[in-house]
Amino acid sequence: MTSVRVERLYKVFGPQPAELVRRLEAGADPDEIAEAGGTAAVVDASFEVREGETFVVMGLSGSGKSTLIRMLNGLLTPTSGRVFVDGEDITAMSGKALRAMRQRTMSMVFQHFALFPHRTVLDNVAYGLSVRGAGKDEIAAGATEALRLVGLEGWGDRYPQQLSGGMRQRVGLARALAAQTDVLLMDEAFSALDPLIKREMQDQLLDLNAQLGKTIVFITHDLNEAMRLGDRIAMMRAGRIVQIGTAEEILREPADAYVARFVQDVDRTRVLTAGALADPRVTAPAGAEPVPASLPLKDLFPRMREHPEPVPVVDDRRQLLGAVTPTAIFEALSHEADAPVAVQEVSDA
Ligand SMILES: Nc1ncnc2c1ncn2[C@@H]1O[C@H](COP(=O)(O)OP(=O)(O)OP(=O)(O)O)[C@@H](O)[C@H]1O
Repeated sequence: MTSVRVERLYKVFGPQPAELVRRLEAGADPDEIAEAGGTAAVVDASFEVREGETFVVMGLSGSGKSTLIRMLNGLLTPTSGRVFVDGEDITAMSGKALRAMRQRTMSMVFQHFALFPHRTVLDNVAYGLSVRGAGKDEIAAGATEALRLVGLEGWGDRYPQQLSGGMRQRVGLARALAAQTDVLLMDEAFSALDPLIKREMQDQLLDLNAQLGKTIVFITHDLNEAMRLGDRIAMMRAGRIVQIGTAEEILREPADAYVARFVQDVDRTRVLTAGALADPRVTAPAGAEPVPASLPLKDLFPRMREHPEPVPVVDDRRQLLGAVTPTAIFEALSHEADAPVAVQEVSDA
C-alpha cells in the first residue's frame, strides 16, 4: 500500500517565485505577494496521508486545493518543498519516472469526468490499463470488473453522451479503479452532480472503499461532503492548511475563528458520536444496553427520550469506554459552550 507525505510545500505563481517563497517564509502575507505580482497558491503545507485513509482537502474557491492535489502526483512542480510517495521524493524525479509513478500508484477522478466522447464506456474504463501496457484479456477483465464495482454492469458498449451525469461520474470512478492504483486523487469529483445523485455517489464511494481500502485524497468545497467522507479533513484558507483533524475534532475544537465560523451550521447530531462524549467517570445504570462508540448522537436520541439516563458506550472490541449523559450531549450541541470564537468578526480575506 502507498502513503503520501508532503513537507513544507509551496507553490507561487508569477515572476521570481523562489524569491516570493523566501518572503513568505520570512513572514510576508499573501497580499504582499500579490503586490509583488505573484499568487501564493499553496503556502507551507505539511501532512501525511496514511495508507487506506480518506483524506479530504476542504476550502473555498481559490484556497489552493487543486494546486495542492496536482503537486501530489507531479502534474505541477512545487516552487519549494517535497512530496514523498512510498518514501520516494517525487519532486526529484524525471518526467519519465513521474509518469511511471503515476501509472503505477495514482489515478485521478475529475469534476467534469474527462471521458473520451468517441470511445465506448468500456474503452474509457480500459484506458488506464491500456496505457500501462496490460494484455488484451487483462484489460477486458479489469474494465468489466471495475464497471461491476460501480454498478454499471452491462453498460460497457454505450457512449458517454448516452449516460446521465451521475453515470458518467461512475465511469470516471471505474476508470480510476480499473487502473488498480493504491491511491485515488479526486478533485471535486462529485461537485457537478445534483444533490441526490451526489449523496448516492458518496455512499457508493464509502461502500466501495470499505471493500477496497484505497488511499484517497478528496478535494471539495462542500463541508458536509468533507465530514461524511473524510477520515481526516485538512481545512485550507488562502493557500495555508489551517487545521487537520477528524470531523469531530474540527467541530469540537476549531483551530481558529475562520474554521469555527465555517462549521457553525453543521448538523452536529450527525457528526458527533457517542464515543466522543463517553465519560469514563460516569457509570450507567446496571443492565443498561451499551451502544457502539461510532453511533451518531441523532441515533441515540430516541432511546434517551424514553430513558434520560447515562448510556454505556463500548469500542470495537466491546471494551467499556464510559457513559454518555444527557447533559454532555446538551453541552456539546450548544454552540456557545463549544466554540466561543464563533461570535468574533471573521473576514475571508
Ligand atoms: N496556472 C496558474 N497561474 C496563475 N495563478 C494560478 C494558476 N493556477 C491557480 N492559480 C491561482 O492560485 C490560487 C489557488 O487556485 P486553486 O485552483 O488551486 O484553488 P482551488 O481551491 O482549487 O479553487 P477552485 O475550487 O475554484 O478550483 C488562485 O488564486 C488561482 O487563481
